[in-house]
Amino acid sequence: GFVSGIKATLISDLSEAQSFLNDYNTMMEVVYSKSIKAAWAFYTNITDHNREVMVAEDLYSDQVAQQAARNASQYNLTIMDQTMRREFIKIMDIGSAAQTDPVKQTRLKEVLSEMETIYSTAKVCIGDGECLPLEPDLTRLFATSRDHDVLLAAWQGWRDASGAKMKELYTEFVTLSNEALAILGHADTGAYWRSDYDSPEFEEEVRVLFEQLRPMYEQLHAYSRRKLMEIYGRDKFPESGHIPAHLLGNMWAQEWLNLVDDFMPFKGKPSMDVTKEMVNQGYTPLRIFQLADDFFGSLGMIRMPPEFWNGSMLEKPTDGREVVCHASAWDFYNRKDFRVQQCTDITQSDLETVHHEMGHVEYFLQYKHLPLQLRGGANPGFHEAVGDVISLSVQTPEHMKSIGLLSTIGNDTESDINFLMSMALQKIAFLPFGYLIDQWRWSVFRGDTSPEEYNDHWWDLRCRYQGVSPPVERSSSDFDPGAKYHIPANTPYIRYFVSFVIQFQFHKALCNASGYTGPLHRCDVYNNTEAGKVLGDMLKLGSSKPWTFAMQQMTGQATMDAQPLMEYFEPLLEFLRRENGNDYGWHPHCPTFKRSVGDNSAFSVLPSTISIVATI
Ligand SMILES: C[C@H](N[C@H](C(=O)O)[C@@H]1CCCN1C(=O)[C@@H](N)CC(=O)O)C(=O)N1CCC[C@H]1C(=O)O
Ligand SMILES: [Zn+2]
Repeated sequence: GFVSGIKATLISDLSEAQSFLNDYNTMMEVVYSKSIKAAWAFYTNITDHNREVMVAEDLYSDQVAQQAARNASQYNLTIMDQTMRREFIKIMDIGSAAQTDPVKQTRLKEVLSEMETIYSTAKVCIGDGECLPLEPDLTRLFATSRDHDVLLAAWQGWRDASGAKMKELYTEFVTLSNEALAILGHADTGAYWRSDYDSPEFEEEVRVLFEQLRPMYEQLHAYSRRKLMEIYGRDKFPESGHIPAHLLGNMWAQEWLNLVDDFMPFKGKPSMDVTKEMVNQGYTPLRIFQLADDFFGSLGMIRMPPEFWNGSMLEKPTDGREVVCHASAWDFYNRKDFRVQQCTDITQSDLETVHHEMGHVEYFLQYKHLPLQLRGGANPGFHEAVGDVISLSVQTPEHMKSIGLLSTIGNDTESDINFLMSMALQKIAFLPFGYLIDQWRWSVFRGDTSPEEYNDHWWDLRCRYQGVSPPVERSSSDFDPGAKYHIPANTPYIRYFVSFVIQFQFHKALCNASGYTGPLHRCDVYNNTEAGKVLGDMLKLGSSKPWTFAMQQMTGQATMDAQPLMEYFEPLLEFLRRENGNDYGWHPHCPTFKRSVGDNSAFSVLPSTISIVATI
């Protein structure tokens, strides 16, 4: 019949299919590495010329990818083994490169590169005509200032200089991106992104994980709110229980490590913030990268190659050129060039980021032998977790002492709680933020949130899940999502929420493999090659197998599981529950701003009947 007739035209010769794959890999390594080199030139020197070259190279590689996808569709997948079929499916699923209308395809790339430029060159001009970039100036200001009004000016100024300037561009991007993906049959951009997790129930799976972890976050939020009230005065906080977004030591309130000294539960113990010690010891960006490289070497894993040290940009250039300072890791897909771009500052926060970025490069190195289409994380959350797992060992007091960044390690319970607090301010604080970004974006891509609602829906999610509210009234001309790198950069975000859960599963697996039997939060796998083998063997799989296979191989179970994260922080949760008693939670809706003249508190008082204990 007609259908079997079509089947007959499919190529059912496996050796032909294999030679197609060989030719594809040889060709696409050349095409992709050329396109990525053009992107690198733009990211490390933002000029109109470099942007035009990058767009042109990207258009070309899209066309080659389209042709390869058409050729791949001639082959009969039903006779292939799972891995070969996986490769063909990935070759055909080219994402937004599917757009064949050159005007629309060019416009999509121009809109994206324009938003990246706005974000990466945005500055906040304060009083005396001085204009501050995000890195290092505004980042340092948020880390060190406890001046409410200075923080408020920087918070509002950054949003005016970045997000507010790209609302129309983002609206146009959403339409162009959804159109391109519809060509491949994807319902919308969010559906395409979620397909990386091989599960139709993925949204539900992450919602369940978030609900499991929410009580722990509520306890940390309550403790933090009380500590901040001591610093800024209760009148700066709305009756609704929210924490104003500019007071958490970070431009997006996404992690609160900079407040560790203010939040330390037991004073009189050594500070957990090693930034000062790093500066005192004359740390340089290069030395921080060498420290991370040494850890991978100690596990028997692959050290950074010469091309990494020669090609990377490890600190902000001083020759006046504009660069993308948001740190990133680069695979040039030629099995030779692997780089990091980072405007590294000498802080503990950047010590973490260096490990995070080098974790990506370690993954690149471990799977570089695989065919091009299988050089990816088992799922995107895996890629985000690698460096963070190493960092969980590096940050232990024992390891910090062994590298000379901590003088004494208290083994008493109080010091242990202090250490757990410093980890919670990075890992627990992040969870609702990691969860809500793509709740917002998925709803935008599927059309549930219109451009008029962009900003209101963003703050609804921030108030509901993060218990963080805007310190000043927002208007519909604001576009606060655009003030966070991953929105203009169009990088999915749920991968970080997944990573913050699974990295504790990985940490537990490595600690078990190393024979460690103590409490999970004090485990340091440095120098342990058994742990290195377990991690390396998982990384070598790349995306050649379903992520559940990689998870099973490494941890003995095939699912994401919040239990290791809960186990790690169990001692702190007890402390927080004792400290907080009934004083925790916030109203799910944002506080409203009173318009009446002369009232001293900018927030209205919600009807007392509404309990502020968080409602699920
Ligand atoms: C600092 C880090 N920069 C990202 C990352 O490293 O993931 C960069 C920018 C976007 C993607 N990216 C890459 O480097 C990819 N090429 C990696 C890959 O190959 O998949 C980042 O954004 N982080 C770290 C913790 C939370 C989050 C944040 O800071 O909000
Ligand atoms: Zn990452």
